[in-house]
Amino acid sequence: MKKRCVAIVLSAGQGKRMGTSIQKQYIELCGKPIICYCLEAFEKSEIIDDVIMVAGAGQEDYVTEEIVNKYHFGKVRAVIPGGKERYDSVWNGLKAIRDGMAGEEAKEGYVYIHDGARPFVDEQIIKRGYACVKANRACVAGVPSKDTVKIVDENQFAVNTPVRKYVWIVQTPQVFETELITQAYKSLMEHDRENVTDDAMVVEQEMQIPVKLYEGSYCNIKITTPEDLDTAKGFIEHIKS
Ligand SMILES: Nc1ccn([C@@H]2O[C@H](COP(=O)(O)OP(=O)(O)OP(=O)(O)O)[C@@H](O)[C@H]2O)c(=O)n1
Ligand SMILES: C[C@](O)(CO)[C@H](O)COP(=O)(O)O
Repeated sequence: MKKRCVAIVLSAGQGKRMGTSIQKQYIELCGKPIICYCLEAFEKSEIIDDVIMVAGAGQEDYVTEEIVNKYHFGKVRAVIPGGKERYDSVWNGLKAIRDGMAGEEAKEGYVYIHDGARPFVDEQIIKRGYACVKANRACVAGVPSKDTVKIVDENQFAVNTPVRKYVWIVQTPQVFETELITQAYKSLMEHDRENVTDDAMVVEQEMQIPVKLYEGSYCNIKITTPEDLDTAKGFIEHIKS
């Protein structure tokens, strides 16, 4: 039987690297705010049952009115405030599920943690995530690196070169058994949290459980800096044509 799946959509970041006055996830891209693209994918998905949106603290009403109600995202069960760092926002999302905001069944299901700044998640990625989490308990979307990667020291001198076939670029959704990732984050919040940049790390560090990578997509980019907006426009025009 299919387990209940909740998507936590992260929308509480400042977008400092984008440098715009409006947070990047609310910038209009080909007619709608960037955040709407992933919400549409989850809304249409056969796999995702519920969505918890994590907005910037104080922006919950804005997100409810200008995004959720305006674009009719009926799977959104709650819009909750995020925190200072990405992991604080994820933790708030997980606590919302633990507190029953997505219903009782969701507590024993799977959670898809997704960056609201990644507009091109699609049903194929969502389905691959489901198959992978069922088999492995903890998994993350990613793609093999097309470039050689160097580890550098603080003066930017190459220290070593990982064998490229073992280097993957990690994306979201990062998909977990809800109970497992909640336990991992609970433990993280009691310890040192330096350099935590994704959810897989939390499971690796706190639970010593292997995290499997599943195939994301080279189009599943995170909108981070201004040139990403041009890339994203190009993808949308390509999809439409
Ligand atoms: N405290 C935070 C920080 C990030 N995020 C979200 O996590 C995702 C991670 O993407 P990132 O590019 O790091 O977003 P920002 O933190 O907004 O960007 P920057 O680091 O440039 O400020 C984004 O959807 C962002 O909104 C969040 O919900 N809460
Ligand atoms: C989780 C993530 O999207 C994986 O690539 C990414 O690490 C989050 O972005 P950040 O810029 O490091 O917060």
